[in-house]
Amino acid sequence: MSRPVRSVLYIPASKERALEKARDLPTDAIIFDLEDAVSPEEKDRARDLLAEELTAQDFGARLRIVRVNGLDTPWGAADLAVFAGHPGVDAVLVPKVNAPAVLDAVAAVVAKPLWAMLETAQGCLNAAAIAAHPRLEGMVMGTNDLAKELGARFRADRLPLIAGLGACVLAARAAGKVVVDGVYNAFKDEAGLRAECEQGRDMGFDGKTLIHPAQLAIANEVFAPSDAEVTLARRMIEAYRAARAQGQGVAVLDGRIVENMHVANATTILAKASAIAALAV
Ligand SMILES: CC(C)(COP(=O)(O)OP(=O)(O)OC[C@H]1O[C@@H](n2cnc3c(N)ncnc32)[C@H](O)[C@@H]1OP(=O)(O)O)[C@@H](O)C(=O)NCCC(=O)NCCSC(=O)C[C@H](O)C(=O)O
Ligand SMILES: [Mg+2]
Repeated sequence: MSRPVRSVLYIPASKERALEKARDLPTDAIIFDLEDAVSPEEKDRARDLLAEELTAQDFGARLRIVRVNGLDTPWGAADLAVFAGHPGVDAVLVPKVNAPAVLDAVAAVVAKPLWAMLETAQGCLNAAAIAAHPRLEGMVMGTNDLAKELGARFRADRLPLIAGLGACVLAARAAGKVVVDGVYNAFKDEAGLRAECEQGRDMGFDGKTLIHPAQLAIANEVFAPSDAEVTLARRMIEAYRAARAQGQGVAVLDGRIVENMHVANATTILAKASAIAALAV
């Protein structure tokens, strides 16, 4: 199991105070943003500030991802020149990836693992080819840009976005890549955030991107296996073992069948719980 990414916090690279706070926040990963959270006037200063912070600060076990500007913008090439080999960066996140060719262009100058923003109609339609890119490790949904491009309305059930979200989860799973859900904009609305995290978790996402520290606790809780799920996973594995010892291929637990794929799922749940517990030590 790859490292947990229950919570993935965006931090605008132009905000000193937010960058400073990040070292102590309980987030599994950080996206240091040079793209949409930074105004054109601030782009150059933000790039320099981030390069310094990533050199000077220790972000502990948190995965350090830098979201660069696209290569089709005035800032993309300079961003890549600074962060392509920066020792404080674990991965480079490429915005608005429409096709694998966008990743090819970045891969030509960056030796680090790549992540891709899926946030256009074309990107969602090409999700399988993008997910299969050999240098790609993770995918991030950009639900604000996607809604804008679709002309879709924001709804609590996200019905207009479900086709795109589902296509990207399918693509990520088919290619064995990490996939993280989009942000919830109303950062003071805890009930709304929880509902959207639960929906994303139930669809198969590994975690949620966040915009404010107040959103961390809910994402960390929702995307972690609950105590009840861990207990059930152990019991399923045990029941299946006992059935197999008696020559049976199927166990019955609490009135439900347990077969080999349920055991594989239970094993994944236990591995995820262990990986999360290891972060806490
Ligand atoms: C949304 C915000 C502008 C709110 O900022 P602010 O008014 O400063 O909030 P608070 O006063 O409540 O902040 C309290 C303290 O927390 C720190 N803080 C705030 N946000 C962050 C953060 N993201 N990371 C770390 N620390 C943060 C403040 O500095 C305060 O600290 P203290 O002084 O000690 O009290 C702001 O939260 C913000 O800018 N959020 C990030 C916005 C962003 O990154 N947007 C771009 C990504 S979303 C996107 O583009 C997704 C995708 O591409 C798509 O298309 O959907
Ligand atoms: Mg976007």
